[in-house]
Amino acid sequence: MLITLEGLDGSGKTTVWEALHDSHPEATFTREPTESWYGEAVNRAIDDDGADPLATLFLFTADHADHLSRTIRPALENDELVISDRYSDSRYAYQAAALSGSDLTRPMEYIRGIHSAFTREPDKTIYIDVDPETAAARSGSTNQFEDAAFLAQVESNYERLIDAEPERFVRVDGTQSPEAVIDTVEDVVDRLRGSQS
Ligand SMILES: Nc1ncnc2c1ncn2[C@@H]1O[C@H](COP(=O)(O)OP(=O)(O)OP(=O)(O)O)[C@@H](O)[C@H]1O
Ligand SMILES: Cc1cn([C@H]2C[C@H](O)[C@@H](COP(=O)(O)O)O2)c(=O)[nH]c1=O
Repeated sequence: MLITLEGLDGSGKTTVWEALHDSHPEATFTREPTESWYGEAVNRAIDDDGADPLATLFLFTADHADHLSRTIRPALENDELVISDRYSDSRYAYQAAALSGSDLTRPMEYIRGIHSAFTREPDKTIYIDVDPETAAARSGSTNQFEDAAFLAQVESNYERLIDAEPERFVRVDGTQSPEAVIDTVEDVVDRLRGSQS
């Protein structure tokens, strides 16, 4: 089973993902951007305010392809629980926002189209919900994406994704205390595991 954690920068995904290591030591934990050289290239683009947004999309997508073939598919074939901190929805939400003023008329549909031929959809996606102002303040605005106005566009893209596939997403209130968010997510993961056996 593939469970992904999604949300704005600073929503608390990594805090939850780290806590899940203790409650679910049997799982395979992974993330995007990855730690491969593709992920290193992605991180260079994130840190370059002048990076071309279409080039950045393709770097993220290359990292995703490698992530799928090297980590995600082998673990799923081995019947493991896989928990990923960010995955394809991050591209649909962030790069669609980054490309909103470009020549692409429907950036989200374009990005989904690129992925559809090769990706593997998550079984469930836990969306940690915080408002863009909280997200920007918590993340410290250290890169081009961590800006409240940009994150407002990303948030509305996530809402489109949730509206399109409400059965795949579980929304968790990320403005609760870290302990409450972790407890809520652990309950969700336990329920999903229980419903599988
Ligand atoms: N529920 C919470 N309430 C208040 N602060 C939180 C909460 N969860 C996490 N934080 C704090 O917010 C900051 C960002 O948390 P975290 O790194 O987990 O977010 P993230 O969603 O993984 O961010 P990014 O996508 O930018 O990596 C950290 O300083 C963390 O301690
Ligand atoms: C996977 C992915 C990530 N991003 C953005 C979101 C963040 O600002 C950075 C790095 O992610 P992290 O969780 O803070 O480590 O990259 C993106 O724009 N598109 C993506 O596909």
